[in-house]
Amino acid sequence: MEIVTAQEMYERDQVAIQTVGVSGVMLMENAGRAICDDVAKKITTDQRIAVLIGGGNNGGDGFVIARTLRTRGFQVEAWQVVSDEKITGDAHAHKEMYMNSGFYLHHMEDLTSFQKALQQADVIIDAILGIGVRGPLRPPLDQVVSILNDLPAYTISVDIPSGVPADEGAEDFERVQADYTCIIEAPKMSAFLQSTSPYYGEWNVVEIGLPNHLMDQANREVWNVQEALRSFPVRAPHSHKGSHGKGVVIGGSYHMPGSIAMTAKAALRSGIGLLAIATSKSSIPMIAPYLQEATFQSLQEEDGWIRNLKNVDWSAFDGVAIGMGIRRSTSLTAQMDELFTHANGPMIIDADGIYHIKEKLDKCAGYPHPVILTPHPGEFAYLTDCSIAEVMQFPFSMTRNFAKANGVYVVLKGPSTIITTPEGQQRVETSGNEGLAKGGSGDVLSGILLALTLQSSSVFDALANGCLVHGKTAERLTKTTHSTFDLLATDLIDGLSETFRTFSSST
Ligand SMILES: NC(=O)C1=CN([C@@H]2O[C@H](COP(=O)(O)OP(=O)(O)OC[C@H]3O[C@@H](n4cnc5c(N)ncnc54)[C@H](O)[C@@H]3O)[C@@H](O)[C@H]2O)[C@@H](O)CC1
Ligand SMILES: [K+]
Repeated sequence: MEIVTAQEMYERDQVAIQTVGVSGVMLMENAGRAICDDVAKKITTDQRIAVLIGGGNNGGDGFVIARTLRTRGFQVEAWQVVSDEKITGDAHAHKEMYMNSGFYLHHMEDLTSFQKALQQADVIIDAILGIGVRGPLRPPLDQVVSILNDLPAYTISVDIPSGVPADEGAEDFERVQADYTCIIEAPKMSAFLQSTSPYYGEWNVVEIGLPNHLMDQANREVWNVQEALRSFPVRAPHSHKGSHGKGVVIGGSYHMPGSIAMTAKAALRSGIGLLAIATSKSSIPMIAPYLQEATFQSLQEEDGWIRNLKNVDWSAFDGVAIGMGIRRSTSLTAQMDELFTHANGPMIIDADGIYHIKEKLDKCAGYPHPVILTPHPGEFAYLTDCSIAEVMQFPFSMTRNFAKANGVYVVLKGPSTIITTPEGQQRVETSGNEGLAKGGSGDVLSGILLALTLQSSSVFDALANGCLVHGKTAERLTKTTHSTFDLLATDLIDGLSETFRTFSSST
């Protein structure tokens, strides 16, 4: 499922109208009817429904919805919240059809009586503003939205909660808080941004007949279970341990032995053929009892921290994950050259490894295998010399620009994880929950990503699937044996078994 900007959505409308010859009025009819089919699952004929209609094409959808729901036997009041001269074009044509059907149209005259009338509504359908919103809401729509948000009714937004911009970069905005949003054709970027996604409530996408095959792709899509199942690695019956990757995880210290242990265990639970742990000498006795399947490479240390990468036997591995539980010492930054000179396969760089790679970004594009960075927004802000607020505002464009400029894959972690290829293709993976907001979750993810990268023919698929396995495991565990409070990263590793059973039995 593609994710679009407002501009990309308008381009799709224009191809439907100009190339295919579907009229704007017909598209609006399609949109309104598709929304009614979807919304009918949420409403009943004994509920009082109010449709709030604004001045653009979103309001036009509102006229179609009010007419269609009335003809299907629902109790609907239509409220026009802007003056008559604001209803123009296709929206005006649908207003006429509504009126010609003999249905009554309420006009918002004053806010007090409007508010009083809406107190009776069980469901509000918000067709005030769509993707055409520009800047903060102007009066009286700001007051209309404020009244709407205080009403007890269940709120369904058409296409987008009114006032929320479609694109990234939103700062100050007033908006409808929807319980449910019925999105037209393709989710907009704002459905995945931390500052705007909460206003959508639950959401679903309806199709209105746009000719997507005639369009340039946005190269931004939502990743889901069906696509994961289609692209999940298959283990051949006659394969051997070498067929599933020989990985090394580099990190850990006397002070933080657990992080590398969790990465290693997660990689083992995710099907890697052979795994070595290269860590500080003093941490090996602490973690070895938990990892009988792994081998160890002892690294020189300084005060319990890894000092250099000299003892890594690079020739034995075809994939590396580095950075968990190391520290930000300048001597280790210099050691990153070892990695680029000797490693023989994909490298995943996480945690403090991201600090070290900042000085070495110029080496990434020339490295003959994929380089994968897995920052959270704070680490990405550090990499790009921006603020975390900027990263949260522009995550799609910032990660795309960075990945293309440096020839790397970026996995920007968050409630909506954005995975970007060096060519700028993007996938968004939204599984998981607040139970993952704990130390150790990222270490587990790195292990899963390493294992799947070494078993998959496509790195992009491996990264998207790894994020999905991680998030779906958390979702299942917090619905069954755990809560979002007590879920630990180690529980996640144990829970991988059930997730992999589900995925491998379906492929
Ligand atoms: N052919 C099309 O373009 C289709 C559009 N559709 C619907 O049309 C919507 C987009 O239509 P529009 O481009 O008309 O945009 P909107 O429906 O979002 O309305 C834009 C209008 O709102 C007003 N406005 C903008 N910012 C404002 C602010 N801050 N405060 C107060 N008023 C403000 C402007 O006067 C502008 O005319 C989509 O979200 C979707 O619901 C669907 O009907 C499908 C077909
Ligand atoms: K809306």
